[in-house]
Amino acid sequence: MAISLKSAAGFLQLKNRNTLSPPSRFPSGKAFVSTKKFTPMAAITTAPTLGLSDTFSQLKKQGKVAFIPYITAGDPDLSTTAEALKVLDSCGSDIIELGVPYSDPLADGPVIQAAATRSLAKGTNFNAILSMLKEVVPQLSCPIALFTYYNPILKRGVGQFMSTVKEVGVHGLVVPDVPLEETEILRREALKNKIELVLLTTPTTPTDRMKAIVEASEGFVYLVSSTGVTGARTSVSDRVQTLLSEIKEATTKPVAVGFGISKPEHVKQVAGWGADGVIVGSAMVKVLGEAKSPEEGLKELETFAKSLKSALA
Ligand SMILES: O=P(O)(O)OC[C@@H](O)[C@@H](O)c1c[nH]c2ccccc12
Repeated sequence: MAISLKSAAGFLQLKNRNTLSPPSRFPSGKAFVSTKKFTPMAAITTAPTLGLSDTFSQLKKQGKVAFIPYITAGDPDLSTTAEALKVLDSCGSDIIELGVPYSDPLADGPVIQAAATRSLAKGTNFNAILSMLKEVVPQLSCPIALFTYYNPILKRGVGQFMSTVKEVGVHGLVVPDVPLEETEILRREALKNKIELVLLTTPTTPTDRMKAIVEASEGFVYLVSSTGVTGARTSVSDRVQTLLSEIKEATTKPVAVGFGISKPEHVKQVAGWGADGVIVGSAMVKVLGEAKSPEEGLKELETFAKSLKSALA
């Protein structure tokens, strides 16, 4: 069933819908204390992780492009998500997008929809994700951008949502279905909590609207590479090159490209077109969530992430 979703990005032609399942708990993991340099007199300190825009500024100084994987929290389970975040961090991810599973992921294709369904069926809920992040974020060197649909934010209350995610160390937020006209309250509360709210623009977003989106977007601008829903494509549309230059005429903010990117050659191509970051979701989710076992999935995730990261070397 195709429906069109009016979002900050304009219209995403969307199809398929998914159904709901109930929530549960996350068993707490072991505490973690990171030490920068161990000597009896040295204090135990952890260097603060940079936020999204600072991460891009650092990479720009080094002439590098950000590698940004996306995975769905709780798929195949939250303990594996905790390990996957550490694996992706150790493979050189510059930012990690962590998706909050939702029963109605309108902008997602079958792979991420299935991941959300598996995660929700395992009982993943928002509080369990927060508990996991509280323990794992201090162990990461790259920032987390939480990825959620608008409804879970509204349910919790915008201000409460923002302060809660800030508390566990989340740096950024991506909300694909918030209409530009409704981003004001989100932006205000995000700014108050020093959370960078990333907005999305698409190939069908009118130029004036694109300009308003890039103006309002914090952290980076998310350029959706193609119309439709998320999902690995055999190739990335070369329209992305034109879209990138149009956006870069309108802003000096970093632009990361997502949708369909699933191979090292795609990563290289999009980086070559001038993207400041490359986002890979469905292909990551498939490797992790559809493996024979969580251990197998983590091993394959590491191999896959390294192959994509090396395309940016
Ligand atoms: O899955 P892909 O085609 O690699 O695209 C990235 C995407 O998964 C991630 O950024 C994302 C997950 N769900 C979304 C919904 C809308 C926009 C973007 C997303």
